Amino acid sequence: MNQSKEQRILNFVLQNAVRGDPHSVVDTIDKYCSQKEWAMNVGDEKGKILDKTVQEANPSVALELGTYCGYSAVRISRLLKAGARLLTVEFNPEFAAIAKQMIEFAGVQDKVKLLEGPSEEIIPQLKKKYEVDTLDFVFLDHWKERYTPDTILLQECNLLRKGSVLLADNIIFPGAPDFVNYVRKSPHFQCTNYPSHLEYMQVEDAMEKAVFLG
Ligand SMILES: Cc1cc(-c2n[nH]c(CCNC(=O)c3cc(-c4ccc(F)cc4)cc(O)c3O)n2)ccn1
Ligand SMILES: [Mg+2]
Repeated sequence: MNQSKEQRILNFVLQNAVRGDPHSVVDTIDKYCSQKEWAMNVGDEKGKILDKTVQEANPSVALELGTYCGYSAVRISRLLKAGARLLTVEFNPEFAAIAKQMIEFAGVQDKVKLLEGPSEEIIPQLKKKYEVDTLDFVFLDHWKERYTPDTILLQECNLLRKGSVLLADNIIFPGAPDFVNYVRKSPHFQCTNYPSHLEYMQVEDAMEKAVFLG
């Protein structure tokens, strides 16, 4: 039965990247997806904004919603200090299986925990089941209509602390207008907009940073 696009991306990495080298895995995925088949990785242009935001936050515990093939999980985890960890949530079992192999090939499996299931089920389990106190950094890159309800759910579950950094992908394309309105109108968030482009395309996109004020 013919391969999925995600399987083709993984195979290209297994054959062309350097095992145990997260930078080469990230660069190889970008090479494939810019030259052969478009895919919804955050990409290198928005990836550089992600890198800077992660470095500024220097998180001990980070959460990613929307793993896909593991591109941003590898990108984030390569920047984490010793002992820090990333929890990443993927809803689609096929994507999760690809991401697991991608994370292991990159050699970051000790920093990354891949959780399978919908964000609204996983978020309420983070404290008790995954021993999270509060989250220092959250990358929202999952279903765009879940950005707002999951931001509210994170607050309801007491998973945010003064200074927790949320970074949201795709707020222009595919778009998350309700999320942008919610965080910009809320007295509990200090927001910054980062104009960019849709991964591997000349279509306008942007990222929004929202720092929780408590
Ligand atoms: C409910 C829940 C959901 C998840 C979950 N896991 N994985 C995802 C993937 C979500 N990502 C996207 O849909 C996405 C789409 C585009 C795009 C698409 C088509 C175009 F034409 C142009 C751009 C571009 C992007 O950058 C994206 O990120 N969600 C995980 C947990 N719980
Ligand atoms: Mg995205």
